Amino acid sequence: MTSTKIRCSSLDSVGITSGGGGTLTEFMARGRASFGDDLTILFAHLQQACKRISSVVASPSIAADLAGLTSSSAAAAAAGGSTGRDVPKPLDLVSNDIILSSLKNWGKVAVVASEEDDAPVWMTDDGPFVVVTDPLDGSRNIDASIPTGTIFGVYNRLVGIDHLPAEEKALLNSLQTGTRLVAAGYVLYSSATILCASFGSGTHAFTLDRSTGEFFLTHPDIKIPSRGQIYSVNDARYFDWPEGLRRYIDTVRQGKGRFPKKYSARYICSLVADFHRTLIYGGVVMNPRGHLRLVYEANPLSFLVEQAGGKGSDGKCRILSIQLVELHQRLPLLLGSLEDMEELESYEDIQQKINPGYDV
Ligand SMILES: O=P(O)(O)OC[C@H]1O[C@](O)(COP(=O)(O)O)[C@@H](O)[C@@H]1O
Repeated sequence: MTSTKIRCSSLDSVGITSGGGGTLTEFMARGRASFGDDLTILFAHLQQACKRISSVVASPSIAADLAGLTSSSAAAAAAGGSTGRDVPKPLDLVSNDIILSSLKNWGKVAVVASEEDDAPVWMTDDGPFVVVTDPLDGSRNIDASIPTGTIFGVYNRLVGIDHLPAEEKALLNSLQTGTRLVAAGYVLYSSATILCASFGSGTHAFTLDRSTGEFFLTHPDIKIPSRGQIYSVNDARYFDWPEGLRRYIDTVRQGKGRFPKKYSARYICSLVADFHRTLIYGGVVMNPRGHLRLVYEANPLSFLVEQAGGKGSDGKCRILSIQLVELHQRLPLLLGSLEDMEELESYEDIQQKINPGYDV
């Protein structure tokens, strides 16, 4: 038996290659009529970029050293006004470069707005797409080998504003409401590397098979359970929470909510990982203070959870309908199972108004 055969049969035994769904590229080729060739190629570039990030986060110190981005980049960021936990980590910058260069080389992305850049980058006049991204979320956990993730959203370039100066049209294109998303996704870098995406009809997850370098469809048409038994929040902030949120958490952890089971807590403090678990097991994941960003995190993840039958809210409104006013706008973010979310929202007073700035 050849080594290839051994590899393939062992992957078959864990169901990665034999599920019948094929690769992400094949999945998109089957839906070509609705996705179009360009979106398929865009996803091929995003896959490539995320596979590189996956290797980088697997050997973080070596990768950062190679890129010459250790203390000097942090110092530069600090000089630019970022302080404390806001200072970008070397791997944030490496991941940002990987995504930007990959999309720039292709030549069909008009604008990229990244959480790591102050302003969106206008790339080309003819590109049909606008990409928004948080290249590496959760990077401050990297020294402890905790999972991280990339989040992205894709919009069509707005027609009718091409005559505006590049800076202005880049900004307007990046400030589109979430309801206009054409596709969104995340890549989780954990024990498995998983790319989860939606093109507006269902949410599907693909697992990276390292022997072939392909993402295989492992979780077709994910349906988030209508109820979970898990809440995910940084509850060291309990005394900064409003009364409604405290009551909700106190109620469900005692098993006194509408679902009469005692809820359990899980909080990795890495948004993609906490979100992925919630999508698979159900429940709620939230950051009730205005910390996470509407463009790069809240909109793409809300698109995915809605496409899986769940809900994304800021505690008062549907995330995808919120009108953007600024690029790096932050807001409370609550995502999860439909019934859990409805119960949580019924407590009304759930947005944390106090945001004193936390050291860790
Ligand atoms: O400190 P908090 O409020 O628990 O926030 C944790 C959240 O912040 C994040 O680390 C993102 O923060 P950054 O955008 O500043 O990197 C998420 O991964 C995580 O869910």
